[in-house]
Amino acid sequence: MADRTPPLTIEELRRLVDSGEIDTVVLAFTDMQGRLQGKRFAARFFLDEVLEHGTEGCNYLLAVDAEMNTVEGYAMSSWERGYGDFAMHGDLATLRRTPWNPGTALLTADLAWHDGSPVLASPRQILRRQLDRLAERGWSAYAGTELEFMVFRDSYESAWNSAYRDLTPANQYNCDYSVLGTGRVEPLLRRIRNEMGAAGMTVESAKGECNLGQHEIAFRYAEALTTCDQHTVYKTGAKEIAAQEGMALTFMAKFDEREGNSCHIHLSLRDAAGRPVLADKDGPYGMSRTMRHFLAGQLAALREFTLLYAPNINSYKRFRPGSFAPTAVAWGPDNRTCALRVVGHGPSHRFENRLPGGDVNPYLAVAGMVAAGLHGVERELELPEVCTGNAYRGNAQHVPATLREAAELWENSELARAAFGDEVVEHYLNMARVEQQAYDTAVTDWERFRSFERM
Ligand SMILES: NC(=O)CC[C@H](N)C(=O)O
Repeated sequence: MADRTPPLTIEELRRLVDSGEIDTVVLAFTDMQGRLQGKRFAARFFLDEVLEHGTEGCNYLLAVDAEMNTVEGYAMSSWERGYGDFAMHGDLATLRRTPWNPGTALLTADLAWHDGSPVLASPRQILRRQLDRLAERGWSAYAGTELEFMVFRDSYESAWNSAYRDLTPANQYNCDYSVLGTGRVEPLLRRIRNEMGAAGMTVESAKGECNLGQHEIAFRYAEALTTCDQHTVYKTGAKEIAAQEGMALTFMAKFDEREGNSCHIHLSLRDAAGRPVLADKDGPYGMSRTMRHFLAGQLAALREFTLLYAPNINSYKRFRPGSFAPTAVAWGPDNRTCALRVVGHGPSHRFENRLPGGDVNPYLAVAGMVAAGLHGVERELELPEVCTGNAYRGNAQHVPATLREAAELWENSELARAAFGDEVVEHYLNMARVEQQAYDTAVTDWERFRSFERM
């Protein structure tokens, strides 16, 4: 794999622990919902015991719903199986300081069963498997994830207590590219940028977005696994920093009826010599033959893999005409109305998947994009017609409109079963069913306002 130099080496950690500068080490993995789950260790104990042997966690962490309820339907984790443990083993290439938690370092973990075999349903493992398939061709994937978020001048607790009503957005107007708009939130944004930099990420910029108090911080692309690791640390850290500043920020895909929070994912490939695989200056729109097949694979698999890009009920509310979120299964050069946008010049030539929202699990989404691309390459799929106009109008296929539709497409996808295996397909199908059931049984404000007096 490409550059796996950790932001913090184990020797540096030992030194910082000896000098008392670091006293705590977090060991955490990413769960199905994309959240960091793990433990905080006394740094000395971590170095003496956990570094070599790992630690255990209840295997229900890959089988609970968003609220941590135990639910039915998971083969690998249940009351019947006794809800035992799996092991977390830190990947030393991910060791970093997290300055928003003073005296703390963080290590991202892979999951293994007691016999040492990998936990197949673990998102990081799912991505690893697809990256291994690329490596068989001598290719590695580079990815960038572009998370948008909305900031409020309320604490998380007061926002929760007021049922998320009457919150004060950090900007009370559309602040897209507004230097004043970002300036008004700069004490928070600057802390996030600088502290993510100190945690080993390469920050590029911050800009305002269209919704009230909506912003985006851009990070430099990196090898795909590294990008996903950084993404999860960044999301956690940004929320922690906001909380420390007495504010709240959300990555939820659609907070209100205005623009949602996207997480566009950019992907490119390099060969073993580090040369770009997708670019060809003489090809159509600068695309190599491989890129044409890879992109055709994205389109062919897009509807079946939408569950990986849009995992929640709320994710689907973004897909509205004229919202800058896609509705059409279409591709186009620098076309923001399409689900797939071809961007970049020369060696930076790549494509952007515009489906994912801020609630996406990046490991699953990038795994889906790699699997879809390989499908296109293996079958030498040809690209459908380019879309250079308004993809919100026209007769392209629609992206799934609901979680229910996406789950059905996923369940019946031979492609998903071939690429990820039945165990993974069933596991994430169950996750979708659990979420759908929870939603189907909930009675919402919207219904009360429509029905209470008038029906
Ligand atoms: N920068 C943009 O293109 C806006 C994206 C839009 N916020 C979305 O949810 O997709």
